[in-house]
Amino acid sequence: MQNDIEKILVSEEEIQKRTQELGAELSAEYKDKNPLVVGILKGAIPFLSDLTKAMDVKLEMDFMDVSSYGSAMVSSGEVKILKDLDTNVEGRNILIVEDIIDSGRTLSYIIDMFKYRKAKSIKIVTLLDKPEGRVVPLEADYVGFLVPNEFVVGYGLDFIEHYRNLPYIGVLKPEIYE
Ligand SMILES: O=P(O)(O)OC[C@H]1O[C@H](OP(=O)(O)OP(=O)(O)O)[C@H](O)[C@@H]1O
Ligand SMILES: Nc1nc2[nH]cnc2c(=O)[nH]1
Repeated sequence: MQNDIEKILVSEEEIQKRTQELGAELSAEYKDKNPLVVGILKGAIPFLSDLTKAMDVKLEMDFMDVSSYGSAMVSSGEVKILKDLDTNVEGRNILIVEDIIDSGRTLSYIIDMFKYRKAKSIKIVTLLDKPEGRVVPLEADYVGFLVPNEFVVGYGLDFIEHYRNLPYIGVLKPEIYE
C-alpha cells in the first residue's frame, strides 16, 4: 500500500503533535460544557479517535454518515443523510470533527441542520483544510493543516475506500488512477 504513495504531505509525527495541541485548546474551550463530539463517517474516525484522547474533559460522542453524490474524487453538491445522530442536539454544545473541508458542501449542510435542530453552539475542528476547493463559504474554528488543491489520502481519507489506514497524509502516484 505504501508503495502507491508519491509524496507525503503531512507526516505521522506532525499529525500526532498537532492533534495534541488541538486537544489542549479544545480541553480549555469545552471545560464543564459536556460537548457532543460529532464524527462525520467514515473519514473522521482516525482523527476523532486521537483527538478525543487528547481532550481532558467529559464529553459525549455520536456519529453521522452523509454522502455527497458524485464520482470517487468529485462531489456533485447534493448531500444525503445515510445515518443520523442518535442524540438530540437541542441545547447542546456541538463539536463537529472532520478529516477535510474541501468544497464546504458537506459541513454547510450539516451546520444548517444543527441550527434548525436548535443546538446551543456549533464549532468545527478539521484535520485538513483545502481552501482552494471551496464552493460554498465555510470556515472551521480549528484547523490542523492547510493542504494544496490536490486529492489527498490517508489517516481516514480514502480513494475508493482504500488508504484510510495510512498513518500520514499523502498523494497517490498518477498510475493508481489509471
Ligand atoms: O467539503 P466537501 O467537498 O463536502 O468534502 C469533504 C467531505 O468529503 C469527504 O467525505 P466523503 O463524502 O468522501 O465520505 P467518507 O468520509 O466516508 O470517505 C470528507 O470526509 C468530508 O466529509
Ligand atoms: N480522499 C479525499 N476525499 C476528499 N473529499 C474531499 N476532498 C478530498 C480529498 O482531497 N481526498
